[in-house]
Amino acid sequence: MSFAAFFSLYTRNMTTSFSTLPVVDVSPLKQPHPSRRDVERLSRQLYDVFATTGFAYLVGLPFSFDHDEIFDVTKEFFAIPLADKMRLAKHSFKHRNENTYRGYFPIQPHLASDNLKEGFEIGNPSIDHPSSSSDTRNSLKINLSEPNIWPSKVAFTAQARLEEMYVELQMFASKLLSLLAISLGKKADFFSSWLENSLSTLRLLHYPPVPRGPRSVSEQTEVKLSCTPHTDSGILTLLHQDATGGLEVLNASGDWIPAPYIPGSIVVNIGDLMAKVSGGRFTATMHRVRAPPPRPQQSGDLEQNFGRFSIPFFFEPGEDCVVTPIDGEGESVVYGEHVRKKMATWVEFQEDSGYDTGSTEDS
Ligand SMILES: O=C(O)CCC(=O)C(=O)O
Ligand SMILES: [Fe+2]
Repeated sequence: MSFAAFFSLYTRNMTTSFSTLPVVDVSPLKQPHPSRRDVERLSRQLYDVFATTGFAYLVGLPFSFDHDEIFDVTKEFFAIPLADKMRLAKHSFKHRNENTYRGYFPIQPHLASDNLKEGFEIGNPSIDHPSSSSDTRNSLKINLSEPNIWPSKVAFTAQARLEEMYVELQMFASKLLSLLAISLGKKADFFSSWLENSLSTLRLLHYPPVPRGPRSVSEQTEVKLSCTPHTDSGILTLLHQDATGGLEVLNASGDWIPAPYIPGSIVVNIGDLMAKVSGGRFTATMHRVRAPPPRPQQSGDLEQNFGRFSIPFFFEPGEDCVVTPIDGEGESVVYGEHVRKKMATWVEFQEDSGYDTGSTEDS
């Protein structure tokens, strides 16, 4: 399909041509029992942003950790030598490893030069992993409900803290989901059953700087990406990003709107599933990430340029959860099936990536 045809399909449900992303102050959610007035106001505000931009900045966050702490943890992980990170690699990158869904994925320059990123993914640290259905899951190759895999406590000292961050992000996302239920005219707990054995993923991401060689005229105007345009699959995504910049969000006019870091904020966006459940009231907005520039942007900046770090938290239902649009119109989907279909398009889940034969293979 041409980009024009694809774009016209994509924008059909999109209502506005925004030029900046709205900012929503969620500080009332720091209270265990926010006032009714605050709940109503926040649910209206969230409805408005998710029905228009599909993306917003959230400030006034209720977490026990701040921006610096979550990025320190992330940088500690990526500083682990590649050979040790490869011991945590998913099966498709290291065939002798059993983990298929959780763990590390390396940069894959041989697969796609516009998706240059390495990542480490964890799921619910205290999930009750069902062993009875593992046969079925093994036959489907990717085990969505597998346990987490970790570096040694010597190589990575922040496992417990990262697990706490996961739990806090899940709790916060659950509060947002209650507000969305209210905004759709439902009771606050309308979607609660989705969260049984939730597959939510906390993903640490590192995009290295991309070298730009001598460039032809067309290359100078070409946009270099490190994450290709996509929508997220789940309910919603909470994104911590550093100050490198590069995230861009597509508006209804076809313009890519930059979404740089605002101090103290995270970014929230609606995923495919929530857009579908809302009967198209909410929009899952296309986004992409520009490749980090090869040199520090400010002259005289002697700090080493590591590229971009970001930490999306993908808030997702359980694998077996049957999700039905609230209007009763449109088909129900089993979340695990929805995610497996979508996975076929993710570079980090391409089978036989060729990595297992590379020089990074440990012995
Ligand atoms: O790194 C970012 O800012 C965005 C990452 C993203 O969109 C994703 O992993 O789905
Ligand atoms: Fe995304």
